[in-house]
Order: sequence, then C-alpha cells, then structure tokens
Amino acid sequence: MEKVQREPLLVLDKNEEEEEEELQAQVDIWRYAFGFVEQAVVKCAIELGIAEAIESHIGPMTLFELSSTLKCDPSLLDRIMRFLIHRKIFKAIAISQDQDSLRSNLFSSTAANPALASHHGYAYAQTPLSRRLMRKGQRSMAAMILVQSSPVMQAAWHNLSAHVLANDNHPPFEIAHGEDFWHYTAENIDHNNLFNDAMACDANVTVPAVVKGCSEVFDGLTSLVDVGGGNGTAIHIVVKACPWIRGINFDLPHVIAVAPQRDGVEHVAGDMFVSVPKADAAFLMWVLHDWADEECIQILKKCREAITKEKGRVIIVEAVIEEGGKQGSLKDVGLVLDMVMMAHTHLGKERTLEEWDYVIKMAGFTTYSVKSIPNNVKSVIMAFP
Ligand SMILES: C[S@@+](CC[C@H](N)C(=O)[O-])C[C@H]1O[C@@H](n2cnc3c(N)ncnc32)[C@H](O)[C@@H]1O
Ligand SMILES: COc1ccc(-c2cc(=O)c3c(O)cc(O)cc3o2)cc1
Repeated sequence: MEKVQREPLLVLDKNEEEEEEELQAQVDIWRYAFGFVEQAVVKCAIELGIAEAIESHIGPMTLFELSSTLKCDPSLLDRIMRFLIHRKIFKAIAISQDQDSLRSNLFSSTAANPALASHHGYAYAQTPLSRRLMRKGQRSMAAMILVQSSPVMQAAWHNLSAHVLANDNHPPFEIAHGEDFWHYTAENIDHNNLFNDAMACDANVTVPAVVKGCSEVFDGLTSLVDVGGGNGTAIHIVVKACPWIRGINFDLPHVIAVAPQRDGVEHVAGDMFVSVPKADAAFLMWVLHDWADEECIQILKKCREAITKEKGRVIIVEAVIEEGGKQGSLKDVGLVLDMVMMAHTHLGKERTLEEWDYVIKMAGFTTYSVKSIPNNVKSVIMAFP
C-alpha cells in the first residue's frame, strides 16, 4: 500500500519542480527582453535632475512640487517615479493629510487630475542609490551612466556576436566607429570629457578605500606616477592623504590637455608603450584590463624601468575574478566589466589570479602581493622588481 502511494508522489514532485522553473523562466525572460529600460529611465532621471531637486528641497517632495520645480508634466513624471520607486531607487514617504492638501492646493490645476489621486498622502525622498544619480558629489555615478548609455558606447554592443564569430582582432567598438576606443576618444572632445568624468566617479570611491584600507602600499614613497591616470582624480586623492608624495599624472596628450590643475600633481603627456615618467613607484588603476596579455607585459616593463630599485613597486588596482572569492554581486560586477572590455577595448579582459600571475612574472617582477578592497570589485596587487 505504502509503495503504491510513494511512486506517483515522486513523479509529481519532479513535475512540480519543472513547472516552477518554467514559471520562473516566464518572469525572468522579461528582464532580458526589456533590460535596456532600466538604464534608459535612470538616464532620464539624471537628465531631468530629479535627485538634485529632491536633495535641495526641505523634506520629502510631493509630485506637484517636483513637477513644478522640474517644469514637466506631472502625469508622465508620476509614472517615471512609480517605476523608480518600485526599483527602490527613490522612496515614497507617507505625509499627513493636512500637509498633503496644503501642498497640493498650491498646484490646484494638476491636483484636480483624478489620474493622480493615488499620489495623495505620499512624497518622494532620496535613498543612497538615488544620491548616486546626482551629477556632483563624491559618490556620483551619473557620468558613468551617461557615457555607458550614450549612442557611441551602445553602438558597439550591436557587434558583439560578429566579433565572437570573426575573432579577427576587430573589437565591437572598432566595427561600429571604424577606429579603436582611444583614437575615437582623442578626436571627440565631448566623449573624451564624459569618459574621463565617468572614470573619475569610480576613482572617487575606490582611492579613498585604498588609502584607508591598504595605506601600506604608499609607505616610504616620495613620488608616485599614476600611469593612465585620466583627469588626475586618483593621484590627487593620494597626495591629499599623503602630502609628502609628489604626484605625477601621466596620460595621453588629449586627456592631459583637458585635465584640471590640481595641487601637488604634475600632469605629463605621453605614451606608456614608449616610456613612463620616473618615480619611486607606479600606480595603474583600470588600465591593464583594457589590454591583451602581450600589451600588459609591455606596459608593466615600462613601469619597471621607471621606478627606483630600492623603494620601487608597481601598485595595480584591478578586479581579480575568482571562484568563491568576492561575494555574489561583486563577482557579477567583475563579469559585467569583462563583457564591457570585450565590447569597448582591443582584447582587454578581466583576469583571474592565474592570469595576473602570468603577466606580472613575464614582465620580470620577482614577487607580488594581493589584497582585496572591502566592498569593491577591485583588489590591490603590489608587484616588486
Ligand atoms: C580605463 S581608463 C582608467 C583611468 C584611471 N586610471 C581611472 O581608473 O580612473 C584608462 C586610461 O588609460 C589611458 N591610456 C590609454 N592608452 C594610453 C597610453 N598609450 N599611454 C598613456 N595612457 C593611456 C586612457 O587615456 C585612460 O585615461
Ligand atoms: C564599479 O563601477 C564601475 C563601473 C565601471 C568601471 C569601468 C572601468 C573601466 O576601466 C572602463 C573602461 O575602460 C571602458 C569602459 O567603457 C567602461 C569602464 O568602466 C569601473 C567601475
């Protein structure tokens, strides 16, 4: 009797599992069909200046206060905000009836709209995520979102499968624009400025974390060259924290031409494949992942020639892709950036520890250490000559 009952139950369980997977797939597939919508709406929020308006308002802001400040249609803004609140980018805070009617009456033409009735009793507030949509501020990621969602960058993604099929050294960006990322950037001043600002967003978060959590990397240094340092944000943060260090920001001429003057930082234009300015140590953040192994080895050899024998070290700040290493979401960022490298750079990639070991040793360094930066996708690799 028992046996007869158990067998059909087991079959049923398996069917139920398959059914659940089917249902989940039905939900998940929408993310892939409409994945671009999230980025587009966030870009819209940055362009409208929603986060800045709420930040400069005293207390939470009603729909009518926000639409009046932004001078936009409240019913369209209502739907944008509903989406952003659902994604937990902004918050909806309950406000008292008195406050609500007082504030809505000030905007009586729109408060009478029955389609917006659901909005009574609520006002919008910032979250840590929405503050990152402000164009200014130490944690701003606005420039990164604007550059990645720009038609210039987006065009490359349409050529990903062509690149994978052809594997002929023509990366997706080059197929889209007829030249590589760095040449295109040199010729397009707006793209150059936006890309440099985008990279500075990440430097503003990462470099203070390196100064705080891995300060030993700067021990004993009197000079430091940031190779491929962009607009000088990273080296400026280092010299402000360690004012005894003379900072050199080294990058291509078109980047140095628009880099702002910064106390304690000398800007030098050049090509890291030719030579690197001399200093006690070299700093390389998000540079080597733009290049193939052979090019990384050339860059690292030029850095090795530039640094002093005694205090010399190369400080590499990059992702280390590890199984079971960084937590789930940080590993996900690393894998996403690997796809970005495939789309935008010439054979650049995110590397595992074994891959880092290979390029560092091939460039002639004898030893190296690796330290993970807390809450960050990157690690600090210190390579010694
Ligand atoms: C991905 S960005 C990293 C910028 C900066 N290190 C950061 O993390 O914010 C790579 C940098 O390498 C620079 N670069 C590319 N080719 C270079 C070359 N041949 N010599 C010097 N810098 C170069 C780019 O201009 C760009 O600023
Ligand atoms: C954690 O947030 C981020 C997001 C993006 C990047 C980033 C680094 C790059 O070096 C890079 C690049 O070289 C080219 C590109 O198109 C995007 C990039 O994004 C870092 C940290």
